[in-house]
Amino acid sequence: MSAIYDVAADFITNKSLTASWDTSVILWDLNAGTEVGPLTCSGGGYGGCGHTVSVWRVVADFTAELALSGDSGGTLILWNLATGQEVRAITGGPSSIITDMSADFGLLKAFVATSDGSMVVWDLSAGTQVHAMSANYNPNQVQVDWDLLQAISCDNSGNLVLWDLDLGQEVRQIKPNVGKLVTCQADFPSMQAVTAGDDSELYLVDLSGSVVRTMTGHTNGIRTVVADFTAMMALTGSIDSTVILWDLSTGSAVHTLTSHLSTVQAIAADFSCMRALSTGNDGKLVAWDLDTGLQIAEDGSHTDRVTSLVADFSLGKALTGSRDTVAKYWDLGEAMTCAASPDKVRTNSQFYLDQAEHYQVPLVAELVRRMHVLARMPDGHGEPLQVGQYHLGEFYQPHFDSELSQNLRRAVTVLVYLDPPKAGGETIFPKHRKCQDADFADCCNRTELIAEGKGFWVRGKKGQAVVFYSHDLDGRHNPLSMHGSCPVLAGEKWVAQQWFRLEPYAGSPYFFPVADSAT
Ligand SMILES: O=C(O)CCC(=O)C(=O)O
Ligand SMILES: [Fe+2]
Repeated sequence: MSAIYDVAADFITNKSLTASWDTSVILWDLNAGTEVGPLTCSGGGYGGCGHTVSVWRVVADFTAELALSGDSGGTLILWNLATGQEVRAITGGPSSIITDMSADFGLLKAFVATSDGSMVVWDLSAGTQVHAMSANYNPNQVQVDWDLLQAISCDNSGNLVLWDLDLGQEVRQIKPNVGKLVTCQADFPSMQAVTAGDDSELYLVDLSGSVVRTMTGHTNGIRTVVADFTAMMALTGSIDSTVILWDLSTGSAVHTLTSHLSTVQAIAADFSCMRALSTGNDGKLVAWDLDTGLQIAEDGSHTDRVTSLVADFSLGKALTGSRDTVAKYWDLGEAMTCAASPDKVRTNSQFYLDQAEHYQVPLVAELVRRMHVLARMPDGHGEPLQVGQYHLGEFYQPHFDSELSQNLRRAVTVLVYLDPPKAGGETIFPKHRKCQDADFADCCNRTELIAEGKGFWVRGKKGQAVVFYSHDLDGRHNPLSMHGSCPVLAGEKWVAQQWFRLEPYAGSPYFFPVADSAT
């Protein structure tokens, strides 16, 4: 094996992939520490099979057993990890270095940036280009929100670009300074991003088109940024060999971490438990406590630059890949393992009515009929009616009713308040990532936070209904449809809701397939 340029790993299935200078993509069994084998095709070897030049990027879905690798000649290969075989080589795009990419193996789409400035959305099932767009000089990093079908890229011309992957066009460019931008990360629902590069400043950007904050602290170019827009914190790694922890809401440097001897190339962090790993040209992997800014541990056993790092702090595992040709699998130990947080997405209970109840209970039939009229939806699109109950303190965090990555498209939701609570339990449309996870309850107490995200809330009265569309008329998912239910503060809350699918739905109580006359 030769120098490793990229790694992908999954610490539940315990598999990893390494992409290398020597043209190979190798699948590893992390438990055994052994090679499952190089990915190849039935013929074996590289004669028209597999990559023929160095492989720069690899991304994978180890549960779906699919991976995508991209090389320095612009070729992409889709792999079946169950068989270890090539599904297809995707060529015909730009023939320069694939600098970064993102794939969704449910949608079977990829967004790929090449050094010549091409940005291509590929259909991986057909191997065809869905959209070909062009960026500025050398896009270095991309990030995609496959639910919202939006992406960002940051490039050597110093531009942070927002892309609409559905329409296949650039939305806007933001140029914080003249220096090259090397790294960027966005939160699409809240339209925020961070980006940094050669001019050594970290920028907090509003993707609507402005630079919110410039953060000064590094004395040389920044190579990597990792941010958490719920915690409003970021970590940057620099050529100046330091890692800085930033408070994005004030712009201040909270801690400067100084164990590295040269450029920091990669960082992984979990801001919910304030743990991080950093690595880079000195070959060291350093474990940090972000609360204190102190080092927990370090290891210097890589003998050349570490190019890639992935970690799972809830399992306490990490993987590094290095130019020294070695990939190392790390057990991070108890001090670096974050206690698993319980599923906090929703605490209420809900159930669907069955098919018979739609026909036999006149009240249900009438309610559902009116919901169809209100939503202007034909029969055969509605899921069975669902009833939701919230006890004191129960809630439903902001979410979308459509789940695009599962191919679940709900065009419209009709929510009826059967019995509203005495206090709390508002349905909120926050459009603000601050209103998720830890800050969610806070948003329910502070109307200004919801207003800041240009959202609103509904305190439903008995018998009232809320109707909202998750997709525009052209089928596009609308990010403004994000919604949740605030905790019930007094009494109980009962709702009935009807989800209408974008397409006719066989699970609908009113779905009648056209009879097949041949049988
Ligand atoms: O109860 C509410 O107000 C919202 C419920 C909801 O969004 C859901 O169940 O998907
Ligand atoms: Fe919902």
